[in-house]
Amino acid sequence: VTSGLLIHSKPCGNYHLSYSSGPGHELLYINGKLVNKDLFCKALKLFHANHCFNIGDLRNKYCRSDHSLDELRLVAGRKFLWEAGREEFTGQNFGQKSQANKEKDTHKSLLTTNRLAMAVPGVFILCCSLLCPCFRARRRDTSHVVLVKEQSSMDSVSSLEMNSVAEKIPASPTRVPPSPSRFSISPKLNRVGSVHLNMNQVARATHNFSATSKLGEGGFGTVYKAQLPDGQVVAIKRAKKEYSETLATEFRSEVELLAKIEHRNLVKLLGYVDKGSERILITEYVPNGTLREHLDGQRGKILDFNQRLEISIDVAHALTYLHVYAEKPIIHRDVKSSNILLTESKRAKVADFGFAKLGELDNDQTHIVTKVKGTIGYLDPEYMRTHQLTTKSDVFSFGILLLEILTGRRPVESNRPTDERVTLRWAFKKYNEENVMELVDPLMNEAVDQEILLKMVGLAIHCAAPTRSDRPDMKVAGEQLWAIRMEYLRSGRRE
Ligand SMILES: Nc1ncnc2c1ncn2[C@@H]1O[C@H](COP(=O)(O)OP(=O)(O)OP(=O)(O)O)[C@@H](O)[C@H]1O
Repeated sequence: VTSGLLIHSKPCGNYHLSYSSGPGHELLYINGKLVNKDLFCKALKLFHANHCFNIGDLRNKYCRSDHSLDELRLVAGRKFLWEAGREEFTGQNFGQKSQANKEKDTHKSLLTTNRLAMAVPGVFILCCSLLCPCFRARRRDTSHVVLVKEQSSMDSVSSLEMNSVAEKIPASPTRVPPSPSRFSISPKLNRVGSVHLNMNQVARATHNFSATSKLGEGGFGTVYKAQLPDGQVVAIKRAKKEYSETLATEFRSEVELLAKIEHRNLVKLLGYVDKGSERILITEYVPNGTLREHLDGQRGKILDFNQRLEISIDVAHALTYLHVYAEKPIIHRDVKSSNILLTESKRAKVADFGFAKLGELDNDQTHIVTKVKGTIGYLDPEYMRTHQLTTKSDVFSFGILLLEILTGRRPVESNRPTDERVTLRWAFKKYNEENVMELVDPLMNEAVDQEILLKMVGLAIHCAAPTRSDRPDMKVAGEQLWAIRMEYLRSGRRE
């Protein structure tokens, strides 16, 4: 709130609606441009058609009647809305289309006569945004108070592209999967994010998928490091050649999910190529290797306890976001140390949504029945037994990951004595004996208070409870970790 102005922002794909209200006035923006109520209402309908977020209240406020929307949907379906929107405001107000388009009649519907009157609060807003970086820092959060948007990123994708993404991303995870042809609309490139490359450009950027560009290999395929012509460094993930329906499904699943996700602890999808037998994902490059490599001592200085707590909290935040704050609940399904990438400052980003599945849990539905997927050692036993997947399966894997972070050991270590082979079982025994000091990674040459260790191991065991109803929510686990870290910092036991 600034001088009575309350500014809200709602992102949907690369479009942004903002509105501010204060005593005696209301300002409506689409991608930073002032618009009238009609256009704003149309944009709301498009957002609604795209299942961007719950805009019921906004529609009630800014659209004359919801009947019009329902009628439109009944008569012509979602496509009509897209087309109406494209014609009416996208090419005009977003300033992305040809001059001819810009001169269409709808252009007149901008509040040109009101511009001057609105310019004053507009300048005020801009000034506030420049003076208060804290407001800008929160811009990406959905439904948060915000003053500006980054015009360039908003403008980089045309309405047509957004339309095609919307067509490709089915609205509900419970619907029948679309036929493969619907996912191959663009022969060269599907423009999900901000990086748009065709196959030749991808080949050039990876030096023809050379071994020197290779970062690693996983179940999905090979990952390469690449530098784009503009200097941006990205990771390029190329699906295994033998393209199968299973791989295709996994690819689409990953694209569908990643495209919608924006969180600092989740690896960002920047673009993808889906051509012939090639399936390629272009993601943010995370420069400091995997958590597993760090725990193995392959990445220089060993992680200290504080860094381990920070990483655990980062992962908890990422999973909480997927479970609670993403457009629909998302279950990662493959939480493990080799899927946690670290930044230069050793903060964590959760990667690899290849196994992930959208989980739409409505009031009557408490779980999704699915084939068991994941990695042995991290797999929720109740999910394995019943094939019922819930967010608590990720909580189980997170519990195992916490033990891994604390002990440095893998979930299963077959070369150890029998009673130490399964890390969870070994930790449980030590915890019951109040012998938790013995659990601490010997590489982490640091004395940590027993009470703090007891709490951390206790939380890990709680998360990895055999029955899902006994496990905490990811959000609660994150809050507990946060409290443990506070206690650790207060205890002054850092060396
Ligand atoms: N965005 C990225 N930035 C930097 N390195 C990455 C990135 N994504 C993957 N890597 C590297 O590539 C390797 C392979 O990643 P990938 O996700 O394909 O497989 P994985 O997670 O090891 O295995 P799995 O398929 O079982 O999940 C990783 O271990 C990591 O070293």
